[in-house]
This record gives sequence, structure tokens and C-alpha cells, in this order.
Amino acid sequence: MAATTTLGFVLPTGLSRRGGGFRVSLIRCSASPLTNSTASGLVEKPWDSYNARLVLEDGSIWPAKSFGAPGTRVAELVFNTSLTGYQEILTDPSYAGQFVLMTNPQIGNTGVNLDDEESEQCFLAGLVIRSLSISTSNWRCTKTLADYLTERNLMGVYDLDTRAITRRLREEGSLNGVLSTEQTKTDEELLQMSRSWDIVGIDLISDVSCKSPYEWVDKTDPEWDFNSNSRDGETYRVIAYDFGIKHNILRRLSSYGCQITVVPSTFPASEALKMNPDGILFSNGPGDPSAVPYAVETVKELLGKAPVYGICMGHQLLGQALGGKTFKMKFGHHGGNHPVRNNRTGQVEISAQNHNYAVDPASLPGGVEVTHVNLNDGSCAGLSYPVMNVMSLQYHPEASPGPHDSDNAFKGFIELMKSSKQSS
Ligand SMILES: NC(=O)CC[C@H](N)C(=O)O
Repeated sequence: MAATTTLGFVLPTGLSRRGGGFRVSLIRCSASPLTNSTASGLVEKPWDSYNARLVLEDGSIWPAKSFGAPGTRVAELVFNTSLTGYQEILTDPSYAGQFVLMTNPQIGNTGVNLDDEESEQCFLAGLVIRSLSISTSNWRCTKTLADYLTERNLMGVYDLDTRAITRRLREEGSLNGVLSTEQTKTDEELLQMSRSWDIVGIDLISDVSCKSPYEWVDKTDPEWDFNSNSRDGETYRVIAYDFGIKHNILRRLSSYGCQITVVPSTFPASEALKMNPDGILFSNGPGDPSAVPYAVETVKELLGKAPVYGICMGHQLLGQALGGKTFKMKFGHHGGNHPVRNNRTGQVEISAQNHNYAVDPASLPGGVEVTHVNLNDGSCAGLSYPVMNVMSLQYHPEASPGPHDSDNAFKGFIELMKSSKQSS
């Protein structure tokens, strides 16, 4: 059933997804352990580790070592190609319901610090890596990644063949899986658990959204700001719908001169309009955009009443509110190296992305323009509907983590609000 490759890991054979299901037999896939050695021998790892398993719905079992919290969790497994920025990834609420596998083989070398949090909590289900850095060294670091995960009761595993798993996800598409440190649970039980769970059709934004409105004032630290210093001093009143908002979206808006009120995902459109906003932001957020019709309704009620800007989940909600449809992609886009073409300027931006769903451009009514295209697969990466002052991006112009090429999109939103103010 299995053959050992020259790379030292056991390559499972006989697994295939046919006719929508898997022909499953459980297959153990092991990675050769990476050793950390010095001239004097093996270095003792400075974290507690115990045995764990990742069992995927296709029947593959990946023995691992745990460096975070113990337990058993079920989620959808996605791979992220960012080289670093793992702390921003851990605190991006859009990863709720997912395990994130980092393709960069070594993670943890810069530890964690309080400034790099993208939300108050880690909402993802667990972190999957090849190797945990044995040393933590950075001037901003306040604790190790292992301590951070354990304190936040978050599972983290290492010593898996993340390259083989990534290739499997690319070939088969997204897979559900179970991470477990519980030795009493059988492989079959974990497989059953992974196969009886589904992320599609579930409202995940209501778990991550704030519970009541609040004002946001923080800006990007001027020492680090690179783009918004040239703004004209005007201020704009913005309502930001929190579907799982990342702090850096708020910091960037604030640096561009926005006075922001963040509101929960269920905040009525009528209440938002009473606040007389210059613009409305629909944020990123986790899960299936077609599972939150109430949010699409809110967006519909606000269309045409003020300039709007959608980011990621916000873009998907706008796509639906304009009459379009969303669909689940094979394995999505997660990473800091996605080329996107701006159709209006012809310029290519290298962008930060995190999404598993996309808007189907063919489903959109006339007048809606596809402004950006993901050059890896030609999928829709941005929309505009000028008659209603709508703009949206499927990716993350705020970066965190990722390149800053797309920051000008915030300027675009400011210009949209400015021209709408001037014409009213
Ligand atoms: N980052 C996001 O907003 C993610 C959007 C949506 N949940 C998706 O996976 O496609």
C-alpha cells in the first residue's frame, strides 16, 4: 500500500477521490524527524511535546508532535504560503473553523509580541508546521510561540511532512481533518469525526464579530507608516461592519483620516444610516459567504446610501448583494505572494490573501466591473459598481502579514468618499 521515497517519507498510495467521495483505507504517513544537533549531540527542545495525530477525511494519518494545547479538534485544513507573519495569521478571525498549515518549513523563530495581534483572540482551530524553531530571537519578542499557543488553549503540531500534505490539498482540494493528542481515540473514530463535519453552510461570523459598537482610534505607528502621510487632512466618518475584522484594516483607515465606529455583524442598516456616515466598510470574516443571508440583506439596504468598501468576506457579501453568486474554490488562496492585476491600470500587485470562496463574475449583472484578477488562476479579485460608489477587494490591502503593494486601495476609498461628499 505504501512506498518509501528517496526523501525519507512514506508516500501513501491508493487514495483517490472518485465520484465525489473517497475510497478510504487508513494510511499512516510519516515524515523523517528533523534533528537539531550541535557538536556535542542533540539539543533538548525547550518545550513540552507529546504525540499527536492529524487524521484527514481521505483516510491519511499524519503522526506528529504537539507543542501547544492538548485535545481533539475538527476543522478544515488549509495551507498558507507566507514565509512569516504567523502571529498575524493566528489572530486573523477569518481562519475560524480552519487548521492552518504553514508551507515555510520552520516557524517560531521570532516568537510573539503584543503589537502584532490582528484581533483579541486566536479563532483558528490549530497550527500545523514542519519544524518549530529551537531558538526564539527578536527584539520585540515577549514569549515563545509554544507558550503562546498553550496559554491560549490552541493546538499546534510539528514534525509532519507539510510538503506532502500541501501537495495532497492541491490535488484533492480542501480536506477536513482532526488534530488529536488523545491516544485513547482510535484512528477510525477520528476519521469518522472528520467525515461527519462540514464548514460549508455554517454562519461563522456571528461567533467572531464584536457584540456592541465601539470607536476605533489607533493609527499605524508613524515610524512605520509609508503611504498615508501625504493625506490632505480631511476627516471621514466611517462605519465598519465587523464580520471578523483585522485590526490593521482599522489602523490603515484611521491613518488615512477616518473616524471609525465598528459595529457588530447584525447591526441594523437603519441604525447605521442614522449615524450619517461618509462611507461604510464591510470587513473580512470567516466561513461560507452564502451562509449569512442576513449580512447580505444589510449590505443591500446600505447600497447607494453611502460609498462602500468591501474586503474579502465584505467583497463576497457585496457580490451577492449586487445579484451575484459565490462558490467554494478548490483549495483557496492563503499567503503573502499572490499576484493580482489591476485591470484599470494594468499594474500587478503582490498581495496578501486568505479566502476559500470567490465571487463568480459570470453571475454578476451588467454594470458591475471586475477591477482586479488573481493571476494565478484568473479568479475575480476586485469589483466596482460606480453608480452606487461600490468598491471591493477579495484580498487583504492592509497586509499584516504581507506586502504593502495594495495599500493604495485605502486611498481609493478616501477618494470615493471625498467625491461623494463634494457632489452631495
Ligand atoms: N479573509 C476573509 O474574509 C475570508 C472570506 C471567506 N470566509 C473565505 O474563506 O473565502
